[in-house]
Amino acid sequence: MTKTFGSLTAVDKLNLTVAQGETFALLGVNGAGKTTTISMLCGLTKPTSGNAYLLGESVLTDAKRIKPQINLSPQETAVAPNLSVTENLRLIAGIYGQSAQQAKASTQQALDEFGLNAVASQKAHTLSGGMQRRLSIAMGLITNPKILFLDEPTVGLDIFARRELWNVIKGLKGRVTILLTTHYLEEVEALADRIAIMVAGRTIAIGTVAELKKQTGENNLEDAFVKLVGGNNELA
Ligand SMILES: Nc1ncnc2c1ncn2[C@@H]1O[C@H](COP(=O)(O)OP(=O)(O)OP(=O)(O)O)[C@@H](O)[C@H]1O
Repeated sequence: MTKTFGSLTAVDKLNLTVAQGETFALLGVNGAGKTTTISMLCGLTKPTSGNAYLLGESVLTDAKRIKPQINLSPQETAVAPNLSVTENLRLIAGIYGQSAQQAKASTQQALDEFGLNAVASQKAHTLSGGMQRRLSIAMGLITNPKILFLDEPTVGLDIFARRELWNVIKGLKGRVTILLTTHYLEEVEALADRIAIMVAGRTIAIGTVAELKKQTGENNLEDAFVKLVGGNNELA
């Protein structure tokens, strides 16, 4: 897929396959094209050219069939600040067509699974950043998606909140296919089965952490990343 905005190519001939149950990370600096990629895959914006298939359905022609099966925890969380934690969860369950009874049950399950019972009746804006992000991911999962998109899930969180969320995301491994975007190399190492490194819209490398280290002859991901991105300096 390619996406251009005027003369800017935000995503340039992206071509990748993500396996069912895989946690796949799009890694790149600001403006690399990660959010634009997610927006195209979620049907929020149309590719300028090309196509993508999610669960065998085209984002161009089958968006209606794809949407009930996917969910997104966006960069700016979709949490409604003046609704309580419970209300936020029920709202999303309702939007996805769950009956009142189903929504009540799935909300309770989400509160239990994500450790949100203690704050269930609190308005979302009174939660810490980490708890808001946790709620946002719970809202992404309450609809039982086959694919979950996480756009920079831990940005702005302290080390403890970040690690706690990593554990939540790790708990989903294999159960849900996850496509996440991040700037953080340690997040990739902690969570991702495979990575695509994006620079100025182009995918400059795809593989496991071990494969990228081997490809560059480096012992750690940071050095591998610097070598790969540095070798594409004319793009950045
Ligand atoms: N609606 C838009 N109109 C014009 N340009 C846009 C639009 N959306 C994104 N861009 C540009 O496309 C490029 C890729 O942006 P994108 O948000 O996808 O990058 P990103 O990798 O997600 O960055 P970040 O890490 O900062 O979120 C940037 O140069 C951005 O300014």
